[in-house]
Amino acid sequence: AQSGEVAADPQQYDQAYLSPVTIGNSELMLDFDTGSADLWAFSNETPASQSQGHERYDSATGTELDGYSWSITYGDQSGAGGNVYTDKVVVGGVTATRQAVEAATSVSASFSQNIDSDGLLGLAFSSINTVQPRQQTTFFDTVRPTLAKALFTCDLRQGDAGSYTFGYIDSSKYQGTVTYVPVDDSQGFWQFTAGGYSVGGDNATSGSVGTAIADTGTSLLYLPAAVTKAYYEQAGGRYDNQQGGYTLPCNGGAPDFSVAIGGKTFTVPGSYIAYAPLTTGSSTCFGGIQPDTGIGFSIFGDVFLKAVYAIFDVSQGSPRLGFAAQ
Ligand SMILES: O=C(Cc1ccccc1)Nn1cnc2ccccc21
Repeated sequence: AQSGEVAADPQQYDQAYLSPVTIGNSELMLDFDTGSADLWAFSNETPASQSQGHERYDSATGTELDGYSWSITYGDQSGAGGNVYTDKVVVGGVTATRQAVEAATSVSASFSQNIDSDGLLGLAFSSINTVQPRQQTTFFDTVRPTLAKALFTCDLRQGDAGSYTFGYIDSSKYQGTVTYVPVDDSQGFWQFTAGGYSVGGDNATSGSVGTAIADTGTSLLYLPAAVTKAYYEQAGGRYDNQQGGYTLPCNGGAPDFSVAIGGKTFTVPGSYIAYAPLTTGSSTCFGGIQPDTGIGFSIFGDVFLKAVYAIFDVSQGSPRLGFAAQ
């Protein structure tokens, strides 16, 4: 049985985390994304005008799936599309011999401009893979039958290298016990229900967050508007229309944010929520918590995930998420 571990290296402000992946003879840095289900890369088929500074997948090592294509649009309206090959993909020593690899023939500006990232490796459910005419499986679904345990884990860290593991849980990476919650995969996401929350450690948990997804491909923590408002009232933040989100003082006084999941409380340190200065040297920061208005569910992105050890587990038949304090 296979198992393995790969580093997750943070970009500036932990905007995304990148991991080394070998595809055929190409070594690329990909953004592992539990919020989508396509494995795509800049390639020899991506226009030079769009791929300056990026490592590219050389599809010569692959077997083209004739007449197949893919096209994806993410929640922030970025996107990409192209052709499909099968090729050997290796992640931390775990090998998929015939993995669908989606070679980009076009990518949107934000992907071209982020030269650290050579593409994405989707880890949501294969039911939302965009390949036509026949949907393809994610890397995890491809290797799942060969894994020691049908699960992967995510240990993201604030401003430091973290890791993903496939096929095993590393109990040295968390403290205390793991709390498991059921996952509703009907929308293709790692979707769960979050409970009451508290701001700044006052134990009075108020309200309830509700339906949420665990999404490593999203940088921030998107919560219901009422929860977000309550947080910034205590944090001394304000909604800045020009910035298109809440901002708050960078000065280190931001309160912690705690949320109950499966009856256990998990805390995001206030320092994670003073996310990044509006511009270099500014004493006003863009908030790491933002309203989930219009999305349809809350998104527990990297700002939350780097405060916990997360286990994405399909070993029990129905999928479940495990969380433990880091
Ligand atoms: O798309 C989203 C979440 C989102 C953000 C803003 C509004 C609505 C939904 N994250 N994401 C997940 N994978 C991604 C890949 C690129 C860009 C964003 C990505």
